[in-house]
Amino acid sequence: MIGILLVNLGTPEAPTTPAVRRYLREFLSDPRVVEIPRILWWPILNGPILLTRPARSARAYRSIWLDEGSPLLVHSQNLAAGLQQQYDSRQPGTVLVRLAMRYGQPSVATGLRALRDAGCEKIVVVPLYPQYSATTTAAIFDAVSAELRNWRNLPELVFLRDWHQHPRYIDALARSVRAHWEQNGRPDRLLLSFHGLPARNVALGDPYRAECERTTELLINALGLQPEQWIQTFQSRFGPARWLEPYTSVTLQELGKAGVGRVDCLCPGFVTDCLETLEEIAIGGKEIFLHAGGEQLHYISCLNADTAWIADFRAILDERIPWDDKLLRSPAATATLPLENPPTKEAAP
Ligand SMILES: C=CC1=C(C)c2cc3[nH]c(cc4nc(cc5[nH]c(cc1n2)c(C)c5CCC(=O)O)C(CCC(=O)O)=C4C)c(C)c3C=C
Ligand SMILES: [Fe+2]
Ligand SMILES: [Fe+2]
Repeated sequence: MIGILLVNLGTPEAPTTPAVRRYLREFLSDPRVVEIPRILWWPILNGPILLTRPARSARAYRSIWLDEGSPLLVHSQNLAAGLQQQYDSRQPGTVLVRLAMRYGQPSVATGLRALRDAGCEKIVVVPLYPQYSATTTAAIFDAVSAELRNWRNLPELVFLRDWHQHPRYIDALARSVRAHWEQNGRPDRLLLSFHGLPARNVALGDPYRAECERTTELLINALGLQPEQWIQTFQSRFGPARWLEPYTSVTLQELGKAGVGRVDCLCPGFVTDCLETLEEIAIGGKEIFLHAGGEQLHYISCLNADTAWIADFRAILDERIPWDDKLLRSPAATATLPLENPPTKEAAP
């Protein structure tokens, strides 16, 4: 059996100050995320940041929290369940899908052990980030290797590094934009907002910005947009350092001031909606744009657990999964696979 471990960032267990503090402490203690030397960073993190930010972020989480929990977790769970369902209907008993979070629960270690205990000899780890960054993708790799250090019998392992230019991903994004435009008409500008990074990370070799730009280029071509019809920006700046520019918030302000009436926002660096898309863009970004003089901001949702997108996602994974004859030994699978040469009378028992 093949195990697929989908891994997303992680999210607080509740929209409360203590739960957000626990989450931020784990997340922001990872040297992959904040590269400042520990001796300098520790007092800043445990002083001003963890004293003030949790209450503010908890308020933001409360504005988007769903009955079932944090949007990031709920959408990721639905995506995992939808993917499992598609594999089950095609090849029952051959693929087991589990969800894990890099920070918080369910942990990467728990997910890997669940796949091993269910008998998976191959494990495909799939970070839910279309574009690679050391701060996100590599941080998941670290968690996988930390867990596997404790295993004697390693599985065959595939690590899906990125899928930022996969035609099925680009097509899924383009379809979601077109569907929005069919319902609501077209905007004056399409704004593509990606999560930001410190500019220094990119200067030191993180390929994230180049991968975002490639996603943008392919999507813009698929939609057939002219240069004056779109703009790419980076959001979620954290701390005083320079991050990738242009900043989403500054751009929305400028567009509003310049008399642009309607902006549609899409976040092609996020697979599932979360605090950064729902609160920062759909609520906060809209406020900024309208205050600056804009008329309408439409937020176009992430792909989340859309059925057609899950079929695309499965096709992306299928290309990377080392399918082989071992798979076919699963009795449930052989029962449903079409036979290339139907048994002749002689061969039949
Ligand atoms: C401090 C540095 C940060 C870096 C570097 C960073 C990179 C990065 N993050 C995502 C995706 C997500 N980030 C989310 C929340 C979030 N991000 C940071 C900081 C950095 N991110 C913080 C402090 C937070 C927490 C919320 C807050 O207090 O503002 C989320 C949403 C989580 C949720 O629960 O909904 C996602 C998703 C990417 C893709 C990325 C680099 C490419
Ligand atoms: Fe982030
Ligand atoms: Fe944010």
